[in-house]
Amino acid sequence: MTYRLKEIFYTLQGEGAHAGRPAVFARFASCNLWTGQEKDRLRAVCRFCDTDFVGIDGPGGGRFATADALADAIDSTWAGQPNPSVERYVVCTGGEPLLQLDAPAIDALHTRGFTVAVETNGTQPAPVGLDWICVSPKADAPLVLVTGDELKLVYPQETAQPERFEHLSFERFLLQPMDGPDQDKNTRLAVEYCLAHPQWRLSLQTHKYLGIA
Ligand SMILES: C[S@@+](CC[C@H](N)C(=O)[O-])C[C@H]1O[C@@H](n2cnc3c(N)ncnc32)[C@H](O)[C@@H]1O
Ligand SMILES: Nc1nc2[nH]cc(C(=O)O)c2c(=O)[nH]1
Ligand code: SF4
Ligand SMILES: [Mg+2]
Repeated sequence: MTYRLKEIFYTLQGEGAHAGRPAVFARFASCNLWTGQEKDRLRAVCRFCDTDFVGIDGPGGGRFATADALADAIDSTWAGQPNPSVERYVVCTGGEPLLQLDAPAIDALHTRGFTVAVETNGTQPAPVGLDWICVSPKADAPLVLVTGDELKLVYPQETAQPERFEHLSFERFLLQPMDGPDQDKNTRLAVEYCLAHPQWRLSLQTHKYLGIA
C-alpha cells in the first residue's frame, strides 16, 4: 500500500471535543466528494470545503511506500517534549483519509506510541484500531459510518438538518458553523440551535481565529 499525503504538520487540534490538544496532522491527498479543483466545486457532492488536499507538495507531504515509512514521518513531525505520562496524538484528515488509512498504518502508529484519531466524511467503513472517530456527514453523500466518538455537522446544510443524525450512536454531537461568505450568520445560527437543542454543542474552528495551521 502506498500512501499519498498532502502535508504532515504539528499544531493544536482546532476543532471538536479535543480542541486545544497538540497533535500531528496527517493530511491525506484526494477526496471522493470533490476533485479539489475550483472549477469543479459547484458540481461536487461536497461544495463548501475549506481545504487544499490536492497533490503531495505541502510541508512534510509525499508518497510513503509502506505503513512504517508513513508512521516514521509522522513520528518525526511530533515536536512536543517527551513525557511518558502524555500520549502523543495524530489526527488523520484530508481529503478523505479513509480512502487510504488502513489497519497496518494504524498498527505502525500504535507501535510508536500514538493515539490515532480520524476526521472523516463517513462515506467509508472505518479500519479497526482507531482511537477516536470524528464523522462529519455531508448532505448529499451516503452515510456509512454511523457510530463513533463525535459527530461534527457543518451547519447549516439545507438537506442535512441535525435532527437527521441525533439518534445515531455517537458520544458527542457538535455543530460547526460553515466557513465562507456567511460565516458570521452561520455562527449565530449554530449558537441559536445549540441553545435550543442542548444535545448539540458548538465547535469553533479555533485555529482560524488564532491564525495557526
Ligand atoms: C477538510 S475536512 C477533511 C476530513 C473529511 N473529508 C471530512 O469532511 O470530514 C475536515 C473538517 O473540516 C470540516 N469543514 C470543511 N469545510 C468547512 C467549512 N467551510 N466550514 C466549516 N467546516 C468545514 C469538515 O466537515 C471536516 O469536519
Ligand atoms: N488546527 C487544525 N485543526 C483541525 N481540525 C481539523 C482540521 C482538518 O482540516 O481536518 C484541522 C486543521 O486543518 N487545523
Ligand atoms: S468531504 Fe471533507 S475533504 Fe472532501 S470536499 Fe468535503 S470537507 Fe473537503
Ligand atoms: Mg482544516
